[in-house]
Amino acid sequence: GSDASLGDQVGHKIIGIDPGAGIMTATQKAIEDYGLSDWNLVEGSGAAMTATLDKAIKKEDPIVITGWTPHWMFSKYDLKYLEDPKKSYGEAEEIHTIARLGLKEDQPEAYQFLSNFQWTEEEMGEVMIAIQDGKPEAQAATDFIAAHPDRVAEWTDGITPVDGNEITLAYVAWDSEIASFNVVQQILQDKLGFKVKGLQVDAGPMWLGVAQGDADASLAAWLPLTHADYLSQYEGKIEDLGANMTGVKTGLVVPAYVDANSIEDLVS
Ligand SMILES: C[SH](C)CC(=O)O
Repeated sequence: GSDASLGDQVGHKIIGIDPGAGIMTATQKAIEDYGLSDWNLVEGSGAAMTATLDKAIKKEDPIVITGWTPHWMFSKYDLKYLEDPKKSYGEAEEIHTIARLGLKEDQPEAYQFLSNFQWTEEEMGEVMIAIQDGKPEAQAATDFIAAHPDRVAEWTDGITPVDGNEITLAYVAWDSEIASFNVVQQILQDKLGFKVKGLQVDAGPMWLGVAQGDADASLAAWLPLTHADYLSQYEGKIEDLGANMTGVKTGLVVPAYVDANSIEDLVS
């Protein structure tokens, strides 16, 4: 590559996503922790970030993005996380399901299923990649359910179906949470008799919606670090039903052809 620093090559820009996402707070902290004062974090969305990434990779241009696992981009492109020796992005993260207070009493069947639901990166990947390859979201979820009857039976074991009870699930338009929302919506509808409404909002309104009861639950709570600020803001106003996925992570990500291996390499 050229002898210009990576910072010069990318205009000292980190391509981020929606401003309310916890990864954006963590990246601001990384900028401080590593003394990247001449770098700027660009706000946008998950979709805009992957479109910018695709353009850069097609031209084999350098680029630095905020990235997370699970995400389909790791199977589509040859990417790597920059090492984070100062742990600005924390250790192993989990995606949790949170519920409004009172859900257990009002909708015990939904509460039980949402407490049971936990799946793997590979399973989520099947749905995410099908959607990325153009399959409609609901169809990708229905196909997943048809392909995994044993898992669906496990998650719904012992739960008596209801007759049209309404449930609202809040989620943020991150590819990972689009997948989990659609699978949970389809199971609640097709197997347990619920009518499920989706509330697609930013991270802040998602937490607020569950805390205020406008939404019954959400599968998009990244903890313990990524959404730590939201959890402390709404402590006692929501119920954490535990992890729906473990072993996830967030960080700075570059194409494998970029000559950097650690966030420390961004200091020009
Ligand atoms: C982008 S990760 C899916 C979650 C978050 O950063 O809030």
